[in-house]
Amino acid sequence: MSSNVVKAASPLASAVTGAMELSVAQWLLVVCLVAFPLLYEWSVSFKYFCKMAFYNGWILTLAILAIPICAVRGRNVENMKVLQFMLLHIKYLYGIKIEVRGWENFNIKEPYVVVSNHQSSLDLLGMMEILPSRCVPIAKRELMYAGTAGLACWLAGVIFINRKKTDDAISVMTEAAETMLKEDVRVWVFPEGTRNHSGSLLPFKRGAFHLAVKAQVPVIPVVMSSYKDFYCKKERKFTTGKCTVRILPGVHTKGLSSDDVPELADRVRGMMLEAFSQMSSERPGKGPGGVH
Ligand SMILES: CCCCC/C=C\C/C=C\CCCCCCCC(=O)SCCNC(=O)CCNC(=O)[C@H](O)C(C)(C)COP(=O)(O)OP(=O)(O)OC[C@H]1O[C@@H](n2cnc3c(N)ncnc32)[C@H](O)[C@@H]1OP(=O)(O)O
Ligand SMILES: CCCCCCCC/C=C\CCCCCCCC(=O)OC[C@@H](O)COP(=O)(O)O
Repeated sequence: MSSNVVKAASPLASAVTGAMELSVAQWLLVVCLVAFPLLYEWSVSFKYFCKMAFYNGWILTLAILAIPICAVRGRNVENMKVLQFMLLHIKYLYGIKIEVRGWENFNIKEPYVVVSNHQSSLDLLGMMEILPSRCVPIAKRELMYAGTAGLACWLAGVIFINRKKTDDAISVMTEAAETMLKEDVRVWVFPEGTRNHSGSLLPFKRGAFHLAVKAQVPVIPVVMSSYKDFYCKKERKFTTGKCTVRILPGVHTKGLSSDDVPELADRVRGMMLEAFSQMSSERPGKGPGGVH
């Protein structure tokens, strides 16, 4: 009988002996491999953190591939196509379905200024889904120093502004108005000027509208529906979900002067707020709550 017990216990004994032989590093690896999936499934915050870390990390990694390709042309708006192509798959990785409405409103040959709401860095996905050709975003200068992503943005002609120096920002945008016409370039601006998680639209800064009036080109509003069903920074929520992107009819600026900018900005914001409200009420079982 005792030999039977020894026989039965021996695999267990050898497992225990084997485990005792693991180094500290191996133990840490085992704990991580077990703890990571458990934490990922159990903790909403941990899942949120991992998904955001991967989002940023993946973009920084893709940028390493994009840089040499873009560098062949040098700093050139055509490089934006390379970034767009390389970023388009991310929505599939995250299970985010993007529906686009109003494509026909982009059927304008000449340059224009796109203005859109800014909820999060995830806006990049909606932006890449519809980015017109020869269109460059205006971004805060800090993004230029975001490692490989900053360099990729620079090579693609992203226009960087220093938000802390209004005069500098205005002169960069004035130069952009000339470039738009001379080089047939479209510009994408987030007129809220910062990310806004409130489920509404912040008051608009006027730079985009001065830009459009200076260049005498149309403003095309784009509205991305609220991410609240699948993404919320405050609640650390990040699941799969659906986002609708609406391209609204262009607003013409021919004959307008800088005196008309406040009214133009208010009118465009009104159109976008109405579309945002409508899209919120279309969400199953949801009203336009939170829209002011
Ligand atoms: C494959 C690998 C890929 C790797 C790379 C990854 C991604 C790459 C792809 C794309 C990346 C792009 C993503 C970019 C997203 C970045 C988004 C942002 O950074 S948002 C923040 C920056 N943007 C903005 O701020 C734009 C909106 N802001 C404005 O328009 C502002 O007005 C301003 C020009 C910045 C100035 O702001 P400030 O607060 O300093 O002043 P005010 O707004 O109060 O204006 C003061 C005064 O000036 C008048 N004004 C403003 N602009 C002009 C102008 N152009 N000309 C003349 N006058 C101007 C304004 O009207 C005010 O006067 P008044 O009060 O009398 O009206
Ligand atoms: C070696 C340096 C490493 C730096 C690491 C930086 C990490 C950033 C990593 C990846 C960049 C992802 C690019 C996402 C582009 C989206 C940009 C964005 O949405 O910026 C926010 C800006 O509009 C408004 O900023 P604020 O809301 O005012 O704040």
